Amino acid sequence: MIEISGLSKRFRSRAVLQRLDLTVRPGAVNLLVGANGAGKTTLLRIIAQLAAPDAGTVRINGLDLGTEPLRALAQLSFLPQAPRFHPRLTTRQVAQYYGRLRRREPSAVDAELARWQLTDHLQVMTHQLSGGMRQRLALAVFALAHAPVLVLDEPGLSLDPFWREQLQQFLTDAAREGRTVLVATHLLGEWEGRVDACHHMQAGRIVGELPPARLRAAFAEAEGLPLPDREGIE
Ligand SMILES: Nc1ncnc2c1ncn2[C@@H]1O[C@H](COP(=O)(O)OP(=O)(O)OP(=O)(O)O)[C@@H](O)[C@H]1O
Repeated sequence: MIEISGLSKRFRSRAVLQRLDLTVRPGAVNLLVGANGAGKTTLLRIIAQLAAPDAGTVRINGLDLGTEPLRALAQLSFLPQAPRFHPRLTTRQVAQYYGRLRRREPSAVDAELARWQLTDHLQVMTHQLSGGMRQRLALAVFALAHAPVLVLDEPGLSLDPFWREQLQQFLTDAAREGRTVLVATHLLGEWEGRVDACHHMQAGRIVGELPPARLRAAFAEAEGLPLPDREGIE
């Protein structure tokens, strides 16, 4: 569970988060949606303690990020919008490094690399991987943690349709295991009918939930946009 209360963040004169409240429940796939600049990435970076709030609290599985950061962060795995790895390390070296950091057995690292079909690319340096393969390596590292709380920022953008489907299945399975899953995304079409809750963010606040069965139309209505009228328009 993630419990956020009164979260505020300014960048100079710009109020990016404005006394934001949000509860993300376990056992469910939760989307975080909002227009460009609504503050989604800022919120997720604060949850992962990559940015500090000006006010407010974040609790991860009951642990206050402000007062018990190490214990709170041990509950969390975070996938940033643009994961980066050392360019001259190979796929295997990166995975092994994070495996050791997370105290995982080498066999668990190999299993994760196999799950994301990276076994044929183990000796490839990360700067030579395609964008989608690099994202699959990021997902392998992300999944290695076996964390109870999963937070992902636009995880599907560079993945092809097959891997987007695999990612959805992975996150759905994680939720069914009782984990907490929060995904920021613009890809509303492919999540329609496949999420449990969708939190709508506008100008630094959560303004409501959108009905999972009609995400695109409800988002367009709430944002005052033209209704989507073609298959594939996100
Ligand atoms: N480090 C920073 N310094 C100054 N302003 C920032 C910084 N990071 C974000 N912002 C501003 O905060 C606002 C929210 O940005 P954020 O990236 O959180 O939005 P977002 O909802 O994730 O947008 P997008 O959908 O485009 O990814 C934007 O106006 C952005 O310019």
